[in-house]
Amino acid sequence: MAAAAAHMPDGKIPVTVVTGFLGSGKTTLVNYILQENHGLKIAVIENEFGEVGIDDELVSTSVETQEELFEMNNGCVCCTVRGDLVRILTKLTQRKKRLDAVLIETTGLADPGPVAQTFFADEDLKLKLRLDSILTVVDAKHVMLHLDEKKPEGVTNESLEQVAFADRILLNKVDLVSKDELSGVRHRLKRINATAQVFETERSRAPLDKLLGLSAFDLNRIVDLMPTFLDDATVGILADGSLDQMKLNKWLSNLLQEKGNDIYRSKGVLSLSHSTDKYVFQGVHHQMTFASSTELGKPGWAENEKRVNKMVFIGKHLNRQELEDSFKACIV
Ligand SMILES: Nc1nc2c(ncn2[C@@H]2O[C@H](COP(=O)(O)OP(=O)(O)OP(=O)(O)O)[C@@H](O)[C@H]2O)c(=O)[nH]1
Repeated sequence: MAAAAAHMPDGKIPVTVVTGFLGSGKTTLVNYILQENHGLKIAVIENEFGEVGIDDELVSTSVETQEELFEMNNGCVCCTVRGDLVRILTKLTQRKKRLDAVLIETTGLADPGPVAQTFFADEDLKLKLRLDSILTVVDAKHVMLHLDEKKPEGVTNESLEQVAFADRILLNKVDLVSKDELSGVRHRLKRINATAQVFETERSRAPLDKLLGLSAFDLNRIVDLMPTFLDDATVGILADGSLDQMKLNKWLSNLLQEKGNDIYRSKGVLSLSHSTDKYVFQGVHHQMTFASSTELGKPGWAENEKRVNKMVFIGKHLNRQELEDSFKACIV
């Protein structure tokens, strides 16, 4: 097969987000892509439990992450993934050997929005990676069942979102349905998403040059679907020195009290002026916890180690400058 995803003129590495309901054929697709003889260096980020049989000969990198599920007040489970995703993608872009493409396989229940947002929210990643397309795998036999499922108020129907967000749809497992059933599913998909190109497949086998490196992602369409898409952001702060514990506590509790609805997730590794411990801060909306390196059984600050504080906020309507200035005001 000819190389499907050559580098784009902008020099950015194309990223394909593979989504689809549990059991629809995502892993089958990823394995098929990795085993095809296309000569491309593709990194796969697995975002779920379970194994992918990856052939090391063909694949230069495989990064397996396990999604940490956090039960949050609003049921949002994506925020931690975003933090981890940023970390893994940053690592991938720092590799000496250049990658031709990145595939992210999301969990069957994940709404693809937050994963896609990562490529617009993080300033560094934005320069190196380009969201190429959202590829949704649909199980022709069972998709109607999932699309029809009534959810409690306020709970999204992930199948519906996955179809709505897709740039490409693999209508998979066509071997399990009749012609009539297939045409019914096609109509239904078209009603939800009129623009996505649909490929009928068995075992997720669609032509690769129709799947990778296409610049199919259409930001305007997604912003229409989800007006807050570009509001979300990640703010990372690095500050030398040590913090005054009283000031820090006051700052954090005020911040999370006032902005906790907008700050989905916060994390930090901090240096406090009265201690040689490193302090790990974890926040989820309004809730926060601190743990010292002693409590975690980890080393504290070494005698000649430079004291540096790191904070990360993931959320929406975040004012980077304001967060940075008020954080730095807590340094002694
Ligand atoms: N009959 C049939 N079975 C298929 C087809 N594609 C995949 N399968 C099977 O469906 C099952 C689920 O496929 P996976 O690729 O693991 O699905 P997945 O979306 O990764 O599933 P999760 O990891 O649970 O989200 C496996 O047993 C596959 O062999 C197809 O086109 N036809």
